[in-house]
Amino acid sequence: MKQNETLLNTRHKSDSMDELGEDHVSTSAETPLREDAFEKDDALKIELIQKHFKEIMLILGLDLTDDSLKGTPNRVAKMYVQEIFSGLNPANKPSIRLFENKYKYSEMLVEKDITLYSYCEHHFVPIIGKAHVAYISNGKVIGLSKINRLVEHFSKRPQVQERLTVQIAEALKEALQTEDVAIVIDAAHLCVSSRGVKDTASTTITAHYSGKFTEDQTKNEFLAFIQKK
Ligand SMILES: Nc1nc2c(ncn2[C@@H]2O[C@H](COP(=O)(O)OP(=O)(O)OP(=O)(O)O)[C@@H](O)[C@H]2O)c(=O)[nH]1
Ligand SMILES: [Zn+2]
Repeated sequence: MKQNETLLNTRHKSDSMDELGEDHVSTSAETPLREDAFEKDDALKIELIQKHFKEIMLILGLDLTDDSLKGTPNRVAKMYVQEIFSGLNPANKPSIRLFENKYKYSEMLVEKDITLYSYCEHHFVPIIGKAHVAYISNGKVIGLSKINRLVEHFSKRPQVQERLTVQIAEALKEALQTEDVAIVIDAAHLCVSSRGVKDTASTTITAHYSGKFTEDQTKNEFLAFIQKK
């Protein structure tokens, strides 16, 4: 299914909305970002997060003079900004070089079992799984690792799996200049397994098929490939 135009619009939240205490229902596949999301540089973000995380630890009653704990606010701040949420910043999106499909390869290419680490935006705990991605060349090809890198980039955000799936698919379509893209993500949510309902067995599967992958034969071939061990 082709994404509705409105899904692709960016929605930014401003301070005035904060003041009004308004709730906004997202109608976009974009990550909801504030207008000032990138006004602070990474160093300032780390400094501020460190300060606030220290407060959280103190409120929890932890003794921050302890050797093992005293570096934690800085470690968490650096991890958020430079590692696990670095995909919030579009400047960190991998650059993707297109090559001519000089091999005249016309079947689907499947990159399967891509390791995926993301973070649930409701609880900020990990989502761990695999992404399986396929495309059919429209005359251009990309380096295989760029598919893994795109998965990694969009995973490094607070996410819901549905949005992550669509964001990867849309980025791949844009990079490859084709609608013929498919993606399946199968992931375990630690917010489901380690807390709350504590179901350690269930996983969540999401999918996005577009272009030729909406046709049964092509879709089924992709699904058969990703089931092969
Ligand atoms: N649709 C969707 N829901 C998710 C995802 N990750 C986590 N959730 C769910 O988001 C919901 C958050 O809802 P709440 O009921 O406000 O949170 P909660 O009280 O902590 O819920 P419990 O997890 O049931 O204890 C939970 O049901 C989570 O399982 C995701 O990727 N997609
Ligand atoms: Zn969660």
